Amino acid sequence: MSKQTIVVKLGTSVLTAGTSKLDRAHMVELVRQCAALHKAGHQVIIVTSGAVAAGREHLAIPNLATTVANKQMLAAVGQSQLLLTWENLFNIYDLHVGQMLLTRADLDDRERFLNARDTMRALLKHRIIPIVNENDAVATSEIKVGDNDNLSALAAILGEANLLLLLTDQSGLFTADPRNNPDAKLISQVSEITDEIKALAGDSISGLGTGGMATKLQAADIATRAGIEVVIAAGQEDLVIKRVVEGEAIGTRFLSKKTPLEHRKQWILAGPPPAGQIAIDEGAQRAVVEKSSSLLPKGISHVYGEFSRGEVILVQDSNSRVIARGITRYSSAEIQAIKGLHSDQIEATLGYAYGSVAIHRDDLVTF
Ligand SMILES: Nc1ncnc2c1ncn2[C@@H]1O[C@H](COP(=O)(O)OP(=O)(O)O)[C@@H](O)[C@H]1O
Ligand SMILES: N[C@@H](CCC(=O)OP(=O)(O)O)C(=O)O
Repeated sequence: MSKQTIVVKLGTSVLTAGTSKLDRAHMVELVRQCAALHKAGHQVIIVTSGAVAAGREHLAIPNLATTVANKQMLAAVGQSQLLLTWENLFNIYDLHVGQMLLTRADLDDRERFLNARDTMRALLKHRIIPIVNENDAVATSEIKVGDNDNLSALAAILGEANLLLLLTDQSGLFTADPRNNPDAKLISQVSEITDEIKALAGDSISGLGTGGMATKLQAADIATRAGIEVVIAAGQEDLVIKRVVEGEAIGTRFLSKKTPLEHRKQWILAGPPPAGQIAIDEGAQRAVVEKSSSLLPKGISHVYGEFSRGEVILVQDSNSRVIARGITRYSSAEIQAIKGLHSDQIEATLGYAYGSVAIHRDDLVTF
């Protein structure tokens, strides 16, 4: 088997086995499998949840109020406990770990994204296991990725991974949430993440995890577009990491796109939060989606929110469905003034022009 880079995302549900404590016995077993893959020449990146759970366990403060500050305090205490646990376990196999605590803000401009990618590359080059989590102790909701599923897709892009393995408390994606639908069936393979597939995914109802299946599908969508295969499987399954890497049909496998987006477009898709939104007409939609053309001001019908030139915005069709994401060459106020106009009228209208297109095709990712 060729050497692969594998991101293993471990949800709180796996790391605590549904209890209020870290399940260290199980973590030992997961590390054993990762160490074996590493020894065989593969690269392993761990995306670990469980900081808040570990903080709660360590401090054991009865009746702690659920304020944001207290949750951040639990994350601050728990993250060091969590890292210490991973470090001790990987040390058994003479492996070093390196902590990368990220927030959306660390990835939202291309420079910072590339900087984080350099760190990831350096860790992998030196055969150190990156241990990634969100920087929960300081991240406010505005700058958060918000869930570790999406964070793991970003980590997979940063690490230029081949495989993203999302380990959770269910055997994969079911036709409905198996917690309240005993007849739900496991879907073993997904070749296209359609709206119908997305509609199957519910939120987390255990109270342990964040986002449930919905965020796992968002992560799968981002990663597969970047050419990374994704598997959702049960963390409790015997030898699950090894078996997935060996290609066994276990859990739900999401096939990666044959032609992955180029690196910069992967970042546009996954990195920055959108600053605003525009709506386009049907002619523009055809040009952008079917002919991969740039978006001209002529096809823009509405502008929503305030954004600056150079920010990432969402593009919706006339039915309010988001169909693309791209970097705008004009601010919201400028687009308001030039929407519906021919490109040769831009300069006369604004008194200046930054070119004939609102979003260049090189800066545009369609869905
Ligand atoms: N269609 C579905 N198939 C499987 N699980 C689902 C589905 N819809 C919702 N879920 C829920 O998603 C949960 C897993 O997500 P979550 O609780 O966030 O775990 P984790 O901590 O592993 O991220 C499952 O326990 C399940 O209740
Ligand atoms: N960053 C948080 C986990 C957030 C999260 O997405 O949790 P999960 O859904 O269990 O993967 C923590 O370490 O507690």
